[in-house]
Amino acid sequence: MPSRSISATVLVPAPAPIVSSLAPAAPLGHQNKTTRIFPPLVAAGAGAGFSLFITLSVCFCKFSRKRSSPPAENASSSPRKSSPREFSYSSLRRATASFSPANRLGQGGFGVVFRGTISGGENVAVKVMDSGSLQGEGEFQNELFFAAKLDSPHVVPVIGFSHDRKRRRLLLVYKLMDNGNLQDALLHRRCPELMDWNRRFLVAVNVADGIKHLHSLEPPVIHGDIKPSNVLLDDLFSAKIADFGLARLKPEQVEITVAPERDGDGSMVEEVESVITTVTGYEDCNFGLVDQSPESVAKVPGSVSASPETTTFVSVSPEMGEKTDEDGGSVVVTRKGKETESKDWWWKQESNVERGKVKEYVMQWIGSEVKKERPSRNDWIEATALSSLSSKKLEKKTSKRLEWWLSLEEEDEKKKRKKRRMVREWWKDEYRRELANKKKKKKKTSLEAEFCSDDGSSSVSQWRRGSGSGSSIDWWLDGSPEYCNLENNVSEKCDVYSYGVLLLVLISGRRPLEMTGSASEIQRANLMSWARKLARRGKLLDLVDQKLQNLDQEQAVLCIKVALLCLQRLPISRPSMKEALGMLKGEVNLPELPTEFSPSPPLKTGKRSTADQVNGAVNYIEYLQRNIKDISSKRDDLVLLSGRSFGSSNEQDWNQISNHTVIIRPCLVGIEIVFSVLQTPFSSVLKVLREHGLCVLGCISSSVNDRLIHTLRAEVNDLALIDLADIKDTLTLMK
Ligand SMILES: Nc1ncnc2c1ncn2[C@@H]1O[C@H](COP(=O)(O)OP(=O)(O)OP(=O)(O)O)[C@@H](O)[C@H]1O
Repeated sequence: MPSRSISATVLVPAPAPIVSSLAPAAPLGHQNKTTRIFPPLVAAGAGAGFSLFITLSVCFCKFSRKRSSPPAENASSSPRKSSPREFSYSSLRRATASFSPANRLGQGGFGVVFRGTISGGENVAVKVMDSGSLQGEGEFQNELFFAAKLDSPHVVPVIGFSHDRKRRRLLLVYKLMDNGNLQDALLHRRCPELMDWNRRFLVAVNVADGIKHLHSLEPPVIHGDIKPSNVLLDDLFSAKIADFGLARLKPEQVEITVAPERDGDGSMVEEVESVITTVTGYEDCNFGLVDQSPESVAKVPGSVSASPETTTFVSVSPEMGEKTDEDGGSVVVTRKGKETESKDWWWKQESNVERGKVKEYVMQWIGSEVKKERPSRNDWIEATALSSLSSKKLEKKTSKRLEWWLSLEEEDEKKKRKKRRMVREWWKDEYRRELANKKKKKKKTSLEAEFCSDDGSSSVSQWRRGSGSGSSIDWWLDGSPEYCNLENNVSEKCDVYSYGVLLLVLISGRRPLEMTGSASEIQRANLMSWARKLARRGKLLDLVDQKLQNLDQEQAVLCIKVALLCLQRLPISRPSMKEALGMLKGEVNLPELPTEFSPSPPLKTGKRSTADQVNGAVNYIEYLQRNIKDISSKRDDLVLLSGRSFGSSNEQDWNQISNHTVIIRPCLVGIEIVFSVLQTPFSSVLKVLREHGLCVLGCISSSVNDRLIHTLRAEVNDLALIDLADIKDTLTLMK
């Protein structure tokens, strides 16, 4: 300790003249001496002060010029001025007290992150990847690649990197963000600072600003993993985006057009039809993977660059890889660019022009020696294959530890990739199907579970899986729908969707999936569904964190509306990040919320009393029972009217609906009338129902999609769009 203070005195000497002038008056006995030496001291002091002033002014001018000049808006070519620098491994070990557990800040997919102080006293966060793996290396490269390109006050700066060949460690050095990640600060530590609305709003704006910066680069950068744990807070709680391990440059655009199909009679089937067919099936899980608008042409980014003539067939449905959709309609993707075969997006990224540049920094540590050790991916795979083919030979060559290492790496990578996929591809069909099956099994015992999501995307079992674990799964349960099709369809709009989730989390101060257990809480379990429900009921403020202080209600409602716009299923419907930020700042007018989110008009039941309504319903049910023999309703007091089979994700049901105009049958909660909107105009169904004295309550929103709502709205002006919870309430009332 004493030696430190000594060196501090030596290193930072106080300017003598200034100190002299500020020093207390000398004792009288020394006055003459002091008077004699005073004029030269003053002169020297003035000189030193002046030169210090000049130096500071020059520095300030340079700094402010740098700040005021627009950031380099080119993600692929113009590197940031201060590129990440290389640290020696030992310096980082010293900085983190030998990676002491006491300095551990957190753990991510890439490795453990430690707090440290580098020479010069700067506080840093050091991310350590324990063992070399393809994925880790990919993330490492990515982080460095983007670190050199991104220059925004809302992106966590990467200061440098290091590697330790002996221990096979890759290290990244970031500026330390004193208040850690947003998820932790908001949901676990519940930082008092974040209980102030203004601070939270600022975080929302900071993150939007950061994402906007990424998207405004040329080519745009897609972060791909926006979530609260990837938003870090500095000492002033200003938010910065971190973790560019999954980021990518936006690839060239691909156009999707719907190929005309020949009908049975040889005539051309309308392009629009095949699109609609796909759309109607997406209520369960086939969310808008591409712009499925009837206009039939959607722009979807692809990561390719081949001859413009290259055409590839892909399916619109999430079962990518199939060449046609269910009805045989096919979608032609015209790709402008070279075909890439790899499924891992970051290999694709490497396959474009940037390939060489991505490795720019990594080459520094790879060097010629490491290059020998760590061949390219192809060599790697070949070597691994080789090692398994002639394992005996290789075993003998104990000096060649490389192959052994490589095969280990491959194993390691496979495991890690598998693990990652579980998280990232949660939206994929297989998982959803698995969930649907689980849901079916639980149906009888947990009817309420069906009420927890308006799109069937969530169930209690799903929630349990994600809750409390702090895993990424929570964040992706209602993730951007096009993540189903990560390879071909990723765009800036994925980030916009994720931002929508993050915004809701910020406003509500809760996780996307959370449930206290009581039945009344079930409909709030899924934050996104709940927000949509509240929007329909016109009660958006219910979503706001009760513990917030200094709440600006208008701003809070604005934020929720922006979030809902960002959460639209069709990417094309979501605003750009620039627009979203503009809306938050009040610079861009907020567009009308889509119909699916707008409050339902009050039930229009004419002048009929509740008793009349009940009578009408009972009469109608009696009519049904008289006329339709096979109805053995579980509860006669309940009629559901829906555009498709409620509570059933059964393919057969859907086919049945397509083949029959209307089917009436017992269902989970009573009698269900199912009809195909495409084949039966809703108004005629409504007419029949009304003729039979049924007071039509409305259409169940959990069973309708945007398109259906538009159709219904166009046909029936006074239709009330109600959700399951409302139906439940109404029926309780009717009883
Ligand atoms: N620069 C930093 N300053 C302060 N804390 C940091 C910094 N970087 C990371 N951390 C902490 O370390 C944790 C792990 O970070 P990391 O980026 O490795 O993983 P993650 O983003 O949480 O997870 P994943 O990589 O799986 O998405 C962060 O959540 C954060 O709490």
